[in-house]
Amino acid sequence: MTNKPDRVVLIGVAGDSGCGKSTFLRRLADLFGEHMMTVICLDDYHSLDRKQRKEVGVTALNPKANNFDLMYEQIKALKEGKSIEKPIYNHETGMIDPPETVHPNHIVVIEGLHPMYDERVRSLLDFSVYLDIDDEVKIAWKIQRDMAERGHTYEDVLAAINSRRPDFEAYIDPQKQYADVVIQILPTKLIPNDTERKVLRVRLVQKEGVEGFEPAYLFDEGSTIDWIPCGRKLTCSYPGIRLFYGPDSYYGNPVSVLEVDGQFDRLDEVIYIESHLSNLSTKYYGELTELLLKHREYPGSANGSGLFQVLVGLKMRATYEKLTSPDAMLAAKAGSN
Ligand SMILES: Nc1ncnc2c1ncn2[C@@H]1O[C@H](COP(=O)(O)OP(=O)(O)OP(=O)(O)O)[C@@H](O)[C@H]1O
Ligand SMILES: O=C(CO)[C@H](O)[C@H](O)COP(=O)(O)O
Repeated sequence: MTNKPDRVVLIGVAGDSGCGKSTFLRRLADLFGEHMMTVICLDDYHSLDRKQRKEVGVTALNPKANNFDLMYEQIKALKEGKSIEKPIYNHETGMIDPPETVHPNHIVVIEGLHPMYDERVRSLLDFSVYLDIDDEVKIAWKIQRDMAERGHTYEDVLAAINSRRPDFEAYIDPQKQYADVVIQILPTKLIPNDTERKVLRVRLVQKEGVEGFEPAYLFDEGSTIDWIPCGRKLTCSYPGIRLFYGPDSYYGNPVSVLEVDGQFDRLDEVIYIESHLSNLSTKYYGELTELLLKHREYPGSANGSGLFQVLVGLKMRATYEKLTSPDAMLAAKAGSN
């Protein structure tokens, strides 16, 4: 059992299967410490098991296959500091197993397909991220993983992605409008007609005006900047690296966007880029690069996806520290009296 927190901070991590959620969560555990954080996989709220979904003809992405009432009640209870009896969806058998007890913790992360789908659950979130992987990249990653590790054929993988697409577009993708930050992973623009999908263009879309969240910026807040950092301080082999920063609009909301296109040759040199970024929520100079270097073996460490996953983790830590500061706790107590 974890030590009882005075304030449970709730974080949402949304994305399709195979979009890098596990990698992101491992990075978060580094920042918070495993004992401080409890992760709830929202697949556990599937109300129809695999066989039933087949009979009814719905995918797991469809709200009809999920129990949002129970999800809301249980996440709310955890936020209020109460333990829950959470169901378990067993991915090996495709069945729903007997429930397990989950106690509240300092940080509760809800991750999966629908953390921001239900308005009631969404309103409980203190910070949220949506991992938005371009279709072409998603196919490349899934093919690489499912063929190498799960024995699927190329045709199986493609058929699985295609069969999920309508429900993905209807129920999963729209959630990105509600996220505080979106990490978009796109094909590179540095290699004309690239089909390998090894080099990626990664964009961090940061919502403006979110209380307690200060978007990170490059050089000069609010400006538009195009930067090629390759040269004396950053080793770049073909096709190089390009950074972009600027304001934009996303689902009608003002956002600021940071973008990294290309691959880092030497991870230790990311410190050069870090030193030109501001509002990183680091505790000391070089912390972002240090965190990246700590797990250079994680997928995406050598490109913008690793960099932005670490940066979003730092923003989540800043949110946690703000919400649990003595002042915030006093204000919350006064508000509830
Ligand atoms: N940033 C990245 N760069 C390159 N490949 C990546 C990246 N993130 C994830 N991948 C690839 O995608 C695969 C799935 O990643 P991960 O297990 O983190 O996703 P997930 O969303 O947790 O998946 P699932 O829900 O299916 O368990 C990895 O094995 C890796 O091949
Ligand atoms: O999108 C998914 C989230 O992980 C899974 O496909 C969903 O949970 C159903 O699982 P399974 O395919 O094991 O029955």
